Amino acid sequence: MQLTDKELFREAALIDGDWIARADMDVINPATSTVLGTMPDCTAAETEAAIAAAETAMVGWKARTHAERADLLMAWYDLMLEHADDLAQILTAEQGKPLAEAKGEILYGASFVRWFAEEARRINGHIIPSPVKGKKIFAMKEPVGVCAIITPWNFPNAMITRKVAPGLAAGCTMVIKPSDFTPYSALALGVLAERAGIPKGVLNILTGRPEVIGATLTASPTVRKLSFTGSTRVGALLAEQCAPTLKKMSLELGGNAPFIVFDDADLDAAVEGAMVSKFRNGGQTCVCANRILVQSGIHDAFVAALAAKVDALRVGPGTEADTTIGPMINAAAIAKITTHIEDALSKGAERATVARNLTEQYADPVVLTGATTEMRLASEETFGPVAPIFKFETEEEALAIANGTPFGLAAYFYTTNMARAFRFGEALEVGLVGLNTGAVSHAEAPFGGVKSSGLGREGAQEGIEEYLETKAFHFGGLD
Ligand SMILES: NC(=O)C1=CN([C@@H]2O[C@H](COP(=O)(O)OP(=O)(O)OC[C@H]3O[C@@H](n4cnc5c(N)ncnc54)[C@H](O)[C@@H]3O)[C@@H](O)[C@H]2O)C=CC1
Ligand SMILES: O=C(O)[C@H](O)CS(=O)(=O)O
Repeated sequence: MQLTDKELFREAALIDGDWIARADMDVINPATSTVLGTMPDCTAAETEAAIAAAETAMVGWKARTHAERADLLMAWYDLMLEHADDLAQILTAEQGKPLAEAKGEILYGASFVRWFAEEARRINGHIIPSPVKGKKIFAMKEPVGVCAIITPWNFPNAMITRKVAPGLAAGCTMVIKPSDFTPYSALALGVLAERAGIPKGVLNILTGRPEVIGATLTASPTVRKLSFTGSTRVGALLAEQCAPTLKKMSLELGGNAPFIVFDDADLDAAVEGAMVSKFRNGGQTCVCANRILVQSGIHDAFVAALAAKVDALRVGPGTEADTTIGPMINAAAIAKITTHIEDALSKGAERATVARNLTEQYADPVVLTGATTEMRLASEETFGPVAPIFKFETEEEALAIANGTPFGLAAYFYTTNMARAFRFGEALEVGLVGLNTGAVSHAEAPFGGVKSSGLGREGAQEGIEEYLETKAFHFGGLD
């Protein structure tokens, strides 16, 4: 890394304004499989100290006016933009995505901070007409309290700001646990939060073994809210651990997005949308197209056009300017992707793209034809650059396949038939629908899933409600 501001690369946890540096655990650069840096393995006691710091800081932070919190969030936002290139380098070094994508994530992550700085000033309650004389009733919005934030490795900047920004805007304080694979983006945001003037203890960041930190956060009665993004497996485990203390929860979990192309689709738009939805972050996003369903009339033309685009992808280190597909996060991810491809080929699928000879850190972007619902990649999230094509005949058949999994995060479909657009879009059992677009992620729109893809929404006006409680204040004796 060639950072302009080397202070942004912190190998230390942040507790109550103190940076605690201990080289307990290594962090690996996924492009080289070499050690990028170290981080402390925070203990249960240190987790309790962070919770206590957040509880103490909550008193002053909650007492700030909404306008003061908005101004501090905007100061944080301005620093993110000022240091965007350094933040992008840190992100690519620890997560692997191409620098251009990393820069895009920094701007996407910052957009949540700006959005919720603006929303901070609109956290209004409302006055309710009393049904009885001599009473006034107020519905008041209050911060939920100390929040535990646990985030994944695939968007190590934006998944922090998408949770922390609404929480800070609402007047909450935070204990953040980033993924142990990608701690440095979160820690750099901690440095900038200090510089923005966000008081010590408001935002605490713990690194280390997730089970230890997670168990302490979920068991603590002081922690009133858990916001988690990651796998459905871990999300369900955390929800179980939170049950005894009945925390408010936001869970953004796994997906298995169908991408459906009807005969009447604009072919070029559908191919472009499939490239955006499938290969963003090397296919390592929860809203990536995991299954591509193509109606028989357009199937061959679509496969040929998509295969040509995939063959043109450039696989390599995210630091190289012409790279479009970076390394996968680790060997376990590569193993899962390989298993899915081999399983599909063993059950009749065929490669429509040219196989690349790659080193161990990289997955070969591939288009597979002849995919069926019998294959593992139909029911499991691949989380890699694999585009399986399922051919279908009727709209009813496509809908049954699309809705035929326990997940319900995102779905995409391409048609120029407007009656079908509403009929099919409303029948999809998901939280996010892309009609003639492969992109569904903007701070302005509610993000989240149904069924096993999670609970709650992030971004938009809905996102701040996740960090607020409503108090009904009955003011009597007025007659
Ligand atoms: N719905 C959404 O917005 C997103 C969903 N995901 C899903 O997450 C998976 C990939 O991301 P990963 O980071 O590998 O998921 P993961 O669930 O393994 O890890 C997510 C976070 O949970 C932590 N964690 C793991 N075990 C824990 C435990 N026992 N206690 C406390 N914390 C624990 C990890 O350290 C990390 O910070 C995929 O299934 C993907 O679909 C990922 C990103 C976004
Ligand atoms: O972690 C993810 O996959 C994100 O939620 C996807 S997005 O919001 O960046 O599209």
